[in-house]
Amino acid sequence: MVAMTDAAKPIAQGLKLRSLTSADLQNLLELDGRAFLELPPQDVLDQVIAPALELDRFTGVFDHNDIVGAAGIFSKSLTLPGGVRAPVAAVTWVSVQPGYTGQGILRRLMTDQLKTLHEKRSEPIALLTASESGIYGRFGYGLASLSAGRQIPQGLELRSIPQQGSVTHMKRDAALPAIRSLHQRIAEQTTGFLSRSEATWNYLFSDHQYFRDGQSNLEFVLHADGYVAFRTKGSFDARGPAGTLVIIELCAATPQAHAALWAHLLSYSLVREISYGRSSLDDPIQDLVVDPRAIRTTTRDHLWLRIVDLDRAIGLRSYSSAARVRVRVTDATCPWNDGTWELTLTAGPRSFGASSAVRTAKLAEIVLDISDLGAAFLGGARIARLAAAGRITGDHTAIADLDLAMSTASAPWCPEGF
Ligand SMILES: CC(=O)SCCNC(=O)CCNC(=O)[C@H](O)C(C)(C)COP(=O)(O)OP(=O)(O)OC[C@H]1O[C@@H](n2cnc3c(N)ncnc32)[C@H](O)[C@@H]1OP(=O)(O)O
Repeated sequence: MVAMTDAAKPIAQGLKLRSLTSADLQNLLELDGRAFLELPPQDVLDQVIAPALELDRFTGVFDHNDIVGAAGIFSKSLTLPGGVRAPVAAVTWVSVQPGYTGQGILRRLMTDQLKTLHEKRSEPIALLTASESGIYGRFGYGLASLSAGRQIPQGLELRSIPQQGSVTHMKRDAALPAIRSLHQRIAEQTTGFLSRSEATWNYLFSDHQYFRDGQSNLEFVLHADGYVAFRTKGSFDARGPAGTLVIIELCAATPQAHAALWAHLLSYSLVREISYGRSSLDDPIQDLVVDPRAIRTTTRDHLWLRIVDLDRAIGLRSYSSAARVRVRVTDATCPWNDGTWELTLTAGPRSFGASSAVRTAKLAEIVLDISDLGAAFLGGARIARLAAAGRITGDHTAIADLDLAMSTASAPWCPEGF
């Protein structure tokens, strides 16, 4: 039971931080339920949610024995430009007890988490999906990828793609192993994809009633080179059939698989609209339809990326062109990154590990914040665009060199939240 506090009282100094253990699990679940305004049923917590948590990577903030704040990490790997998969700390379950907000608990959790990653030389990159997009920039996270929500009217005409191949409906238990191996294959070629533990797969594709939101069971349709998971909901109104088909995830390794899966989805009768909440910004559906204006697209922030250790992170990805630039990096949360660095960026498929960030006493050509490098790290934000916004300043040629080196051929995409 958490005591209510006097809202005016500065409590943050008296609070203690410590790692969580399995004994804290139920209190953590309840804290999170209060902070996110929704506590799932106990069987969902026990069977679907709790198994995915790595409790030993959670830190709690305690007022005496009561947990009043927490933040955790999932140990994942992330596909970086060039196709290498690097370990990342996927930050999650950040919550502060109502009544304790506005007193610096989140700041303490974020600072402690980054310092621990640095001191233990664990993942050099942290990543999160945010409940609100205004929170994490101040801690050095940069907006690294967007997701595109699409509303697609049923029956939209597709351009013809020869030899699409066939698709098959499968039940969940039979579909999941095939989907997992397809996901693995697509992850190797898509910047922004995250590894998934067994428990994460169970959570993302749980068919518990709680996740259905009045819709059907999960449907799985597979192609040799792709899959789609979706739910449907039938309804009628004065205009006639008004059913919806909600795509949970659609991944395709080839244009044929992509077209075949879409052709299948667009063939459902009684559906008025297909809704796809978290598609890639570069999903070729917009080029596959004859009438692209019929698709309504809204974008929103998705991955926020934090470079924990600049010198350990810079060599993990490959670059589009070679560049050597001196950058003055500001980093208010992680002072070990703050200062002037010479970045030597190497291009080409076998260039992993060949790029470096080395401290220099020479004058910088470019001034930027660590969050700007985080935003550009997956190729999602262009250095030139951040400069046009006034976030990055300095020598125009150096900015153009860095812009080109960090750019990528396609937008990063992460199909899940966490
Ligand atoms: C990765 C994830 O898990 S995202 C999920 C985040 N959690 C939630 O949304 C659950 C509901 N909300 C909460 O639990 C809390 O309100 C939190 C975690 C968002 C904030 O916790 P608090 O302890 O109140 O934050 P704290 O007092 O440490 O504030 C730190 C800074 O963040 C800012 N901040 C806090 N909340 C917000 C917000 N919702 N939007 C924008 N800025 C915010 C503060 O103004 C402060 O800024 P400053 O230090 O630059 O002046």
